[in-house]
Amino acid sequence: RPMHPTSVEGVDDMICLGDLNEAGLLRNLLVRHRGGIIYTYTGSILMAMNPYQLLPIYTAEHVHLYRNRRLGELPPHVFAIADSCYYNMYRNQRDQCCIISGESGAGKTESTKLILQFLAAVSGQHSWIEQQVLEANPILEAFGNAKTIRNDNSSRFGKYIDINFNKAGAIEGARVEQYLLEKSRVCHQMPEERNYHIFYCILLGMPAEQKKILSLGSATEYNYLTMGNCTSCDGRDDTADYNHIRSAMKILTFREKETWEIFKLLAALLHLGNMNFKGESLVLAEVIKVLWPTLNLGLREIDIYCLHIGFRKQAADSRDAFAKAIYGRLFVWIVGKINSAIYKAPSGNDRNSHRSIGLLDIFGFENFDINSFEQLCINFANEQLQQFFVKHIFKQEQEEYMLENIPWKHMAFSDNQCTLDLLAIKPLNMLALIDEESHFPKVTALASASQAHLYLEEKNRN
Ligand SMILES: Nc1ncnc2c1ncn2[C@@H]1O[C@H](COP(=O)(O)OP(=O)(O)OP(=O)(O)O)[C@@H](O)[C@H]1O
Repeated sequence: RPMHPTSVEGVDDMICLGDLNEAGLLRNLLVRHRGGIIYTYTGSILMAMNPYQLLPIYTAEHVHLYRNRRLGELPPHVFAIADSCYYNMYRNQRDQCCIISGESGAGKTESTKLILQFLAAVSGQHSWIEQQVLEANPILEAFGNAKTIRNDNSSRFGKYIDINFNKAGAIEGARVEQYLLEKSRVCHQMPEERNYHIFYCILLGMPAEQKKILSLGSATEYNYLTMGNCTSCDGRDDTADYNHIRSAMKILTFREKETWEIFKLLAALLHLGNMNFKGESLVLAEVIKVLWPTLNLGLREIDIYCLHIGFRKQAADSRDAFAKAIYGRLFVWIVGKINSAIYKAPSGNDRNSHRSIGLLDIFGFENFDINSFEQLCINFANEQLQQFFVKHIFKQEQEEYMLENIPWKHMAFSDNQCTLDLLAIKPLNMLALIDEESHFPKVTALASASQAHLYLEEKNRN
């Protein structure tokens, strides 16, 4: 069938495409991407294709250009979406939310940062709080991002940033919520992947005398940093990042003592990962020898004794579980600390004078050769977002057409509701089964899997 004329050159808004099918949509994106145009609309949805290069389209002039324009008036751009959010929030006094979704490496975090940058620029105060909100990012990325095979700076947690504005439209504060940090990365990485950036940054950036106090060497010396056989990352400067993180932490009011305690904990984790277990007694002895006095961790003997469990394999497992728990709590603490600097709760009677724009940036779909429980959770969160999209774009829209008796050819779309039901919605679902199994002592992944398998068989029989 001949190509529709709109598909030859491509269109700014896919709604205008004559070939409104998958091939037509993909061709439109391809034609534009080849021409260096990375943004395309589908109505009020912006599709962004990762250019993997710095394009000169995020300058102060661009911010100015997209200010106070209607969506569609200018070529598609992430700033246009940000402006539309800001306009609706400010003029219509309605809270807004921007959902950023896509596969890992698609460019979600970069887009979130660009929206933040635009909002900070148009709210126009150049205030301390604006700077604090922007500087929260390098800290979150240091502790929550890592190099993966898909993305050198992959967010390994989900985040929701709620930015609060006062009546005059100026940023007044923000609050970060974090979801499901991938803790397993602290102890294990896949080939060509790294642990969280912060470990490599302290090993390269920290002054020698401080490293000496913490008995730290170079990244290649630590089991927890070498599982993926990759300690450096092209295009990342861990030393420069260390300095940036340190200054960001100062801006976010981390006290020197707090920062030092954090680094001490990170050092403790690295030492912990290097412990080898030959017999039972070594576990306790080594922990005390390496961690307790050297790092002055403030652990009591009883806390340390908890590590002393069973034989070699069990001891290694409990060591890893301990390391993951420490890192997980540290991350939550850091997010809390950031919020204590940037969040100012609106007072009761003042509630109506505050508006907010929320930015949701969660980890993208992942599909590896071997997928862990964390991938299941990540993909479940993405399926949930997809359902939100399906509901708003197809279901609710079609219902409205029918309610108003508007002639409408029913559109077929793939609804992922049954996947969600199976995973977590139905009373007896996969996640509930895994949860139940994990209450039993010494449960294995295999036992959970076979339980889930039985459930599926039962379901198929019925
Ligand atoms: N608009 C852009 N301009 C230039 N480079 C970009 C842009 N968007 C993304 N990139 C590049 O792609 C990389 C990956 O993008 P990003 O980290 O935003 O992906 P992501 O979707 O958040 O991935 P993940 O789900 O793994 O966190 C960035 O580090 C950057 O190098």
